[in-house]
Amino acid sequence: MPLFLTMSKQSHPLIRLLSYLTPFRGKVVLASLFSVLNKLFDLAPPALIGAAVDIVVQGKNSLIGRLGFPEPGDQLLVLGGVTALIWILESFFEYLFQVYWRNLAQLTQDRLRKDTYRHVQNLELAYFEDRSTGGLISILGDDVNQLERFLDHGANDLIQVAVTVLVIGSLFMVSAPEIGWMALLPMPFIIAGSVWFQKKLTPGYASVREQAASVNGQLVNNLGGIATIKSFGTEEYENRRIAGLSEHYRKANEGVIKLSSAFVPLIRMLILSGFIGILIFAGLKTLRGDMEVGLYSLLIFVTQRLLWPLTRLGQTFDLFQRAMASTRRIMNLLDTREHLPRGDKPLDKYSITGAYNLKDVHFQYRSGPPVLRGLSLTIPPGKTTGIVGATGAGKSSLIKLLTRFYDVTAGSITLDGIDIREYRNEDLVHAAGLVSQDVFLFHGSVADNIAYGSFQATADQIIQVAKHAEAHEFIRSLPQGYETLVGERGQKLSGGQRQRISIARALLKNPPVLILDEATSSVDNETEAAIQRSLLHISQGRTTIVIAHRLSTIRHADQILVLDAGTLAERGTHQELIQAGGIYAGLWKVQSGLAVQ
Ligand SMILES: Nc1ncnc2c1ncn2[C@@H]1O[C@H](COP(=O)(O)OP(=O)(O)OP(=O)(O)O)[C@@H](O)[C@H]1O
Repeated sequence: MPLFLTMSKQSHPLIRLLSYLTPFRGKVVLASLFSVLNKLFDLAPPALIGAAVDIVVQGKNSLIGRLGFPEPGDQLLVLGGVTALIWILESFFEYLFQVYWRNLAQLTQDRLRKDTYRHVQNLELAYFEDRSTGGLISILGDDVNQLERFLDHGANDLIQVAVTVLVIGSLFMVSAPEIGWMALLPMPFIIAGSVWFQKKLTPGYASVREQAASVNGQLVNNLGGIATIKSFGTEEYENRRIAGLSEHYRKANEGVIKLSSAFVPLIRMLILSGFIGILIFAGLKTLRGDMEVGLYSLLIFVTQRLLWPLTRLGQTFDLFQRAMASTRRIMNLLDTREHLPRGDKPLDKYSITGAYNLKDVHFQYRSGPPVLRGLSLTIPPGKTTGIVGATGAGKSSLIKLLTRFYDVTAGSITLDGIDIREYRNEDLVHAAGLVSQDVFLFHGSVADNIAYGSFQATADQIIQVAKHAEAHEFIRSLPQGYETLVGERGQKLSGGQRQRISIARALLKNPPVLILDEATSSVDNETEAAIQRSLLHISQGRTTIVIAHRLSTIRHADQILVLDAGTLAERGTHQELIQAGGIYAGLWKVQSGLAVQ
């Protein structure tokens, strides 16, 4: 189980983010070591400048001179060699820490992205119906990517600032304790200021991320519905809608930009006070002859080196705040616990008969009135059951209950005598093949789409099911046959072609239960006849449930159930229902042209 799941939901997002780094502990230690080493070598140049001044001012008495190089010319050569070595090592460790931290950022991001996607994918369908796809995409995409920017630089910056403060602070305290405190004085104020800014920025960045998600949501929606926009000529309306959301996003950023941009200039003022203090007081001391010129120049440079990186703390905190706003959103998503209780009873798809029994089933969605009210019915195994009823009667909802996309609100549904809630979810999925109203094809070839979910299928098996679904002929006539790309959502194919590919896909699964929800809703008579022919063939020996508005599709079903406002109004064969003269008979008259509409 990923570590974050065991952590308290109240944990700071940073702690939870760090938990993603735990598997890479070794790499984190090395990366930190490289950051420290790079900083140590990076802090050396002021000492080298101090040594150079020392050589030219003190000559034979310089520090390097006392180390056994009496000639100032030799001393300069030694200093040159040491300088070259230090710079080479600094560059080398810079390369290493960059590589390590940036790869760690990628590893963390990669793990977080995969975990979040896996988690989201397991949430129940109802969750997605209440949310915008764009909002989720913005969390899985933007928010996860946002972390990279912080992890690339943030950790290294914090380590290097700490090393700087420690090394230079110690240097001051050892070499000039009476003025060293001046350089250190601004630090508590800088840290307090950073914390204050951080608090102020938190709500701002949270709102920025929310607005970003709204814009994304609308963009995804609009691009998905581009054909509708064009056909209704609503381009201007949509331009205004996107412009409005984009404006909100810009405004949310505006406040944050004002605040975060003020940080560095304010910190600089604090730094200035420390710098001027050292400049004047250490200068006076040097003039009095109480301090070496070399040490004075070293202290001036070093003060600069001590305080200047602190301005970067502003950027680091800024990145940190953005990253935390994103982390909170990701963690909220990971904390979502919306899935149906999982059953653990195995269900062998090769041994089930496919008999469904509904007992006093009530169902309603989270929002809205009851959809099914006390539905009791039997779907016999190995037979074809047609389900008809007015639009909104609850037919598709019934299918969603049979496939356990949702659970009943009350009552029970059994499959082969056992409540479907007891079965393992994945077994239930394998037991039923669903051809739904909205066929979804993935970008890829026709063959890929038929084999979706049955990835081991051979080319022969794919062709075989395509023949059964009456799809083989049209697929062969496509430019690249089975290898033709279908376009995003299968938009390069007609509605009827998509339907038949979807039937072939369900058949390849070879499920004991086949459910077709309005499989003939968007096809012409010829295609309907083709689908019907294939239905006769493929329904042999398996429980087949067919929802149809066109009664001709289910005319030959073994039983027909007529739903009316969430209840079972009629039940029988086509002949029986015609003779009964009820709802079905009325619909049949209208559809077969026997009655005036
Ligand atoms: N996800 C949902 N959330 C809330 N209400 C829903 C949801 N899906 C469907 N409904 C409502 O449930 C009722 C039954 O819908 P359902 O799709 O089951 O009807 P149907 O008989 O299949 O209709 P159609 O023949 O038009 O497909 C409708 O009133 C519909 O508005």
